[in-house]
Amino acid sequence: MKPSIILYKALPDDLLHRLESHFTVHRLPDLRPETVAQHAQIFASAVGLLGSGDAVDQALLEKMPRLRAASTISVGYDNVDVDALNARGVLLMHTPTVLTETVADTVIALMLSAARRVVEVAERVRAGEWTTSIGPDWFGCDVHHKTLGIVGMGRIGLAVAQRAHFGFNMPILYNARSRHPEAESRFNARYCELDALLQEADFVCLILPLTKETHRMFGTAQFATMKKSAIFVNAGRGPVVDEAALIAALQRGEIQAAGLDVFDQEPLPVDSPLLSLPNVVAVPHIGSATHETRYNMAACAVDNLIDALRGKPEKNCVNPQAAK
Ligand SMILES: NC(=O)C1=CN([C@@H]2O[C@H](COP(=O)(O)OP(=O)(O)OC[C@H]3O[C@@H](n4cnc5c(N)ncnc54)[C@H](O)[C@@H]3O)[C@@H](O)[C@H]2O)C=CC1
Ligand SMILES: O=C(O)C(=O)CO
Repeated sequence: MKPSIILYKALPDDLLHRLESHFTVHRLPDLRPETVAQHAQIFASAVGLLGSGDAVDQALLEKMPRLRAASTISVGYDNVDVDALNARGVLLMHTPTVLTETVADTVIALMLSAARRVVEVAERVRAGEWTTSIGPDWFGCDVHHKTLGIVGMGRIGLAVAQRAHFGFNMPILYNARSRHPEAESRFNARYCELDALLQEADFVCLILPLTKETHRMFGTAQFATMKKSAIFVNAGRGPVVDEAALIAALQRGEIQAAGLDVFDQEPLPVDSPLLSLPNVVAVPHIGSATHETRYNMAACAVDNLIDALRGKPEKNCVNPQAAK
């Protein structure tokens, strides 16, 4: 009999068939406690999990005594209790690299949209306000040659730096847990302490994972340190930012504008004050959301699960030390 796994995200047919050639696949809508209670037997017997977003925590693991590998269709894994997985010898697989370039494109799109007020002026055109040649109340600010501060110089940060350096002639500052020699040699990026970066940068782009250390790393003090003309972009995770402090900084004109892909609460509640600010471009966590990249992420996650359950988690494993 094939080993049993739980799939809790829709997959393209060809990938589903690939998975079914290795496993008995139980397709469930999510990993909520109600779903687990309703399908207790399936959870009790599954050796693998494949999906994204839902919490994979201690409570779930207690219902899955046979679990050997969890494969998330994402690079971020802040929804997963990795310590709990380690304690049970469960491997965690993720999808770095395949989405890097697409997310970097999204960051550039947010920088351009916020700086050139693309969404705001397009809405004014739709509303019939373009009745004569435009004046300064339609103008934005330049992106090219402005100073970019990247907070989180990892795979995606590096791809943003490449675009900014070659495409827009932007001097680049960065902050990360460690120096990034490639960013420094290829894109002339300069490592800075966070406060120095915030004081100097015209654009501040966050591409950080959500961890205990980065949780609420950006609040009132950080926004107050930025230039009044600064444009803030967050494409990492919402809870890295104190959203109330961001809203206050935008309302008071302490920073100029924001381009946001991620939020404290997703989906973003429709009554969020962010949505009534004209200087905010808010998009629904589309960082990796192209047809090509979402397919590649799903394919990567399928292969990751097959590799992990074959005992070959050489690539894309967050916790290889958990292997028994
Ligand atoms: N908006 C979206 O759709 C997407 C968001 N993401 C987010 O972007 C994150 C980064 O992805 P990658 O670049 O692939 O990860 P990565 O692991 O290659 O890079 C992470 C960077 O953050 C830095 N970092 C971590 N903790 C830090 C701290 N306390 N202070 C300063 N720097 C710190 C690291 O030093 C590293 O430079 C993911 O973890 C995920 O949360 C990723 C993909 C899509
Ligand atoms: O991969 C991730 O971490 C995302 O946020 C979605 O692509």
